[in-house]
Amino acid sequence: MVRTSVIGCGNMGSALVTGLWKSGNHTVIACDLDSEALAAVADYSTETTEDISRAAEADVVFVAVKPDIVEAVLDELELSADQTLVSIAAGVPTEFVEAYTDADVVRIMPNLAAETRDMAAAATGDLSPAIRELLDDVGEFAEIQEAQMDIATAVNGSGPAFVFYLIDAMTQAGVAGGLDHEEAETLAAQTFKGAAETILRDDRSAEELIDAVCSPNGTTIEGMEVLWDSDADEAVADAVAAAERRSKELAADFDDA
Ligand SMILES: NC(=O)C1=CN([C@@H]2O[C@H](COP(=O)(O)OP(=O)(O)OC[C@H]3O[C@@H](n4cnc5c(N)ncnc54)[C@H](OP(=O)(O)O)[C@@H]3O)[C@@H](O)[C@H]2O)C=CC1
Ligand SMILES: O=C(O)[C@@H]1CCC=N1
Repeated sequence: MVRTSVIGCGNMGSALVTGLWKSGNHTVIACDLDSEALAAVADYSTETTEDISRAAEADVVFVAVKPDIVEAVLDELELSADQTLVSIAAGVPTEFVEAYTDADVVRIMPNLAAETRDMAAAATGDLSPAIRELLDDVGEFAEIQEAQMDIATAVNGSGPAFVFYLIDAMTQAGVAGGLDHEEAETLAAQTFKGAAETILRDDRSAEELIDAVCSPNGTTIEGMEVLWDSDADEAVADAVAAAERRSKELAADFDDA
């Protein structure tokens, strides 16, 4: 068992606590100042605490507070060279974190699907075998350069929100066509899940897979022609670019720090 802790058990921290716990390979100390946040993860943690020094006893310590709180947490956190600090905050450079700790520092951009162990994470830094195994325990990860963190933040960190939006758009269209909301949401969400599994496991490109769904003279080609004639791809690209831009703005706050 790897002794892990998560400082900050809000939306992202609680997803990490839950996923790590469900993997069965970790003990998890959940740390937050908010007792309601701790109560919400009590069933998925070995211990809940408001005391950061308890969280500092783990081998792998996640700092999962908002970017503007990271410095205050680092000030309090005392770790040694045989520990690993995993920073998940958007825009916070590895170098900034390293200046505050003796621990090895790994920066990752996780996403909310850690909760179901389907996380897509981008990771940068010197990843030990233990950290690689930990990331595998809660999903898939890609190793990237620190300079690529802003675009990864937009694609896989913010990405679930963009996908929820698209699933909801498909659901609303189904409801408008006469399905009830629950049926439509199940069909839309499972379709995203199945399509995602297919593109991950299949050697064919997105274009080839679209072609596989489009039966000659069938239904799909009619819908695809609407999408190809629309600016839907540009809207997605603009959303990613806006999130990337914000990540760079957050990072700029640490330039002189
Ligand atoms: N949400 C997401 O999908 C993703 C978030 N991230 C990153 O994760 C981090 C957290 O984001 P998110 O989960 O959305 O934010 P939340 O506000 O939901 O969670 C942060 C939690 O940290 C708690 N907290 C604040 N100060 C302390 C402290 N000193 N010690 C312990 N806990 C504290 C907060 O309590 P209180 O509310 O009482 O202040 C809150 O429960 C951010 O840096 C973000 O960039 C990365 C990828 C995805
Ligand atoms: O919106 C945010 O700032 C965080 C980082 C990526 C996802 N959520």
